[in-house]
Amino acid sequence: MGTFRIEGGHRLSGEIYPQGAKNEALQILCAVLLTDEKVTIHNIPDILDVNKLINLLRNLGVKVEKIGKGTYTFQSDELDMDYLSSEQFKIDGGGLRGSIMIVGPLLGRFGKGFIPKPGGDKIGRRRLDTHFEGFMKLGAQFRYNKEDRFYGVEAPDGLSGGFMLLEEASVTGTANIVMAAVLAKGTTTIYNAACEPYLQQLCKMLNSMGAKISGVGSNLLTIEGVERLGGCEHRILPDMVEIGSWIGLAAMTRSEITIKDVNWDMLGIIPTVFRKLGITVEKKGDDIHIPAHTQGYEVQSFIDGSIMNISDAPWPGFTPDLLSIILVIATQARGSVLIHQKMFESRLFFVDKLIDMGAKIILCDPHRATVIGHDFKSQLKATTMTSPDIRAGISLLIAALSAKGTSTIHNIEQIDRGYENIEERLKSIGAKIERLDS
Ligand SMILES: CC(=O)N[C@H]1[C@@H](OP(=O)(O)OP(=O)(O)OC[C@H]2O[C@@H](n3ccc(=O)[nH]c3=O)[C@H](O)[C@@H]2O)O[C@H](CO)[C@@H](O)[C@@H]1O
Ligand SMILES: C=C(OP(=O)(O)O)C(=O)O
Repeated sequence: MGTFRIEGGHRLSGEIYPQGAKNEALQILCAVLLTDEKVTIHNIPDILDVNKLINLLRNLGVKVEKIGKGTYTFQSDELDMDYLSSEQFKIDGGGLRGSIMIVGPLLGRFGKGFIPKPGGDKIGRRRLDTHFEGFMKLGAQFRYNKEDRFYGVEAPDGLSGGFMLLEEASVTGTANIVMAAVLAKGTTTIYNAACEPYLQQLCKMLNSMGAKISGVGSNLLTIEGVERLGGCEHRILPDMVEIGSWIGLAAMTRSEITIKDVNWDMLGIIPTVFRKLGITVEKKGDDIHIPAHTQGYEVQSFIDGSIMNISDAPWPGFTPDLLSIILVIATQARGSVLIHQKMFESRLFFVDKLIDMGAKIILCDPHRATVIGHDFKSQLKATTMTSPDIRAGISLLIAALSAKGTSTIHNIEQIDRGYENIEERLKSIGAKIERLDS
């Protein structure tokens, strides 16, 4: 178990470049399975989850070549389908959430796809019904081995398009179904599709490979199946969750930070939500500039004067992956705010660590927490903590950087899942952070 030691209370300053988006990369990497031609991908983040998926693809027989920082080529022309019934596959596939998205492309191209119960954050129930119901609507047969917790879909005669209304706008579920449907016979219509920038990017990539997807960016996708897909070149967007994390870091440490090349047009409602906490988010070209909040920041209230409530929702709503960060920066705001995590039931439990540090938070139930901000009149106090999940981990790291004294965070592999070379990048803007050998 890795550990960070953090000396808090220092102002940071400078520029930080966001890495490529983790959750886009996981979709895009799975899409390389859809063609036997070479696919080149740029801006792949060097993070644990992505490296695990690249390793899985390699074990499946994909030819992987790193040709520069963040740039790889992939060629899936000689896959080893026996790997899918190996013990190694159970380990590789169970190691991250994103591995679930190999099923759609394998089903679409080879008529069968398998996956052990995928890993990822333990943040509540994470069911896969949407994925498999979608595959079944395309004509696949589904089986689930309860003992091994192993999922399988098969369509020996190929897939056929049709209409489907998803029960929920699942991000990885939509990506999986789209990747199966691009090679199905006829037209597939997916209503209540997720439409995150990750999905938009995936559809853009698939169209550049020869797929025929329309409605990209909306919740109604129409996919005309094609016989085969070819190679392409694709660049991954900057990570919007990382960008939000740096906005939170700047506010909480009252530092002046510029986040470079953020691709502002794809950030959706994210800047607006930070502004609701009173944080100044300035657009400078394609950069975000956060000035030093020397006078603190004040939570806005609704028009009718009622208490601010920040909650998550499927895109274009506010991503649940940034709510933990919103919660931590609210602990130093002027005013109170209700944080409502609607999607996941175990993502707010990390507040006990913040309470230990002196934050005023009432955990109302697993989904809701009321935060009464300190307005910097009282600094959080350093402590020792363990990172329960990726976004709680980064939130605790932000809290530690703002706190008085030296904190210790264990289980930082959770942070390494999604943040590239984080201590070096934080040191370059003045943070006092050290990785201790495990
Ligand atoms: C690898 C990856 O890309 N992971 C992301 C992906 O996970 P993932 O694709 O696994 O998440 P889903 O979109 O399937 O669902 C997330 C949760 O929200 C619930 N739900 C979802 C849609 C809906 O309309 N109503 C609803 O209640 C689901 O029941 C589930 O508990 O999307 C999540 C939601 O943005 C993010 O937190 C994860 O970081
Ligand atoms: C929950 C997340 O990741 P995963 O779905 O991979 O567990 C996340 O990125 O915040």
